Amino acid sequence: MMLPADHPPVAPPTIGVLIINLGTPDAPDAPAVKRYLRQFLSDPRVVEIPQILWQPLLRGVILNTRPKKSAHAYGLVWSEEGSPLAAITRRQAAALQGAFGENVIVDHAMRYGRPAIRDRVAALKAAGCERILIAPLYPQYCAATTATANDEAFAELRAMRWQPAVRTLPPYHDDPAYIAALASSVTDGLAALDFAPDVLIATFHGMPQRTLELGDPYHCHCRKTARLLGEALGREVRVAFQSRFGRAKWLEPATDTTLAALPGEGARKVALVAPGFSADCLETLEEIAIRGRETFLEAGGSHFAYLPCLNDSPGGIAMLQTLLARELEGWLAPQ
Ligand SMILES: C=CC1=C(C)c2cc3[nH]c(cc4nc(cc5[nH]c(cc1n2)c(C)c5CCC(=O)O)C(CCC(=O)O)=C4C)c(C)c3C=C
Ligand SMILES: [Fe+2]
Ligand SMILES: [Fe+2]
Repeated sequence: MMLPADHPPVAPPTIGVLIINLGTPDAPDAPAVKRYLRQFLSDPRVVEIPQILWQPLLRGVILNTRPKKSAHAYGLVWSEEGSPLAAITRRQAAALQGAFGENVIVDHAMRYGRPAIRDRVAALKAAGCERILIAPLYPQYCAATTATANDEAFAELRAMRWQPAVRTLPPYHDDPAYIAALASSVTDGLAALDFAPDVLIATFHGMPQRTLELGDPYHCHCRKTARLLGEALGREVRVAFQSRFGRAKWLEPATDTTLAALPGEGARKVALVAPGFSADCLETLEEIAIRGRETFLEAGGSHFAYLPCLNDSPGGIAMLQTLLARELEGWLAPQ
């Protein structure tokens, strides 16, 4: 049926974009880190050991030892704005607000800690969003990161009688916009150094080797990102995996053992980039930029540089805008 000519214009639907990252403690102290780790490490998508076996070890040992050590590490990178991961994710959402038109609300959430995914999905619905794009900001898909973020959003939708329509951001490990943003950021970062690195390492968060054997594409996604980045830069990019947790075998080579071995192989100048992290965090700022540097210099290295993540840099935000706008296609078109 045609609308009569004098019918008032139909308002475009309100749309929500929820960018999501992993999450972080509320404070750099042992009680806050304990709360955060209890939630994080109780996620069966993260630790794939039957809960009946895992929970006694988690509650009896890990949560009584790790929080103090991790709180100290958080203290080394904490800023006036709080945890770097929280501050950068907040700034990313603020920078994207308004980028897709007045009817699109951009919000952010964390899988563990706050702001909670379930609360923000409910808030977007309460704000009138009829459509929501769930956007876990992990370039490489991993069930322990991407899938669990989506699960949590869907858990909130499950409780709704009248659900909004939903889309999820696919992995973007090989997206030309992401590779170009990375290459440009690395090129600028290298040009600003006062030395030319012998080796450039792309360090990715690790995961258990078993996860790869069970079919998770994360390892392949990481390797493809590094290959495409190397092609874009016209130089070799070595891959390594960091942040090993627990006693099981994790993806190799490990970043720390690679850094310790390089000087002995004649590579005394190194630069690292962490393409799997959309925001700098404990794992990049403390584990790599502080401890990684110490490991490398103690092993005989002479020059070390850690190149920051894309964060809320103009190039990083433009890349996110491109990816998100693509997923909003059709939703943004005039109704
Ligand atoms: C970017 C991808 C990530 C994957 C894959 C991942 C897997 C994974 N992580 C752990 C255990 C820990 N990770 C921790 C911190 C942490 N992990 C990621 C990202 C990925 N993790 C980020 C962005 C952060 C930083 C959070 C911050 O607050 O800055 C920690 C907590 C810190 C600590 O105590 O060391 C743990 C523990 C496992 C077991 C896992 C695999 C499946
Ligand atoms: Fe992690
Ligand atoms: Fe770590």
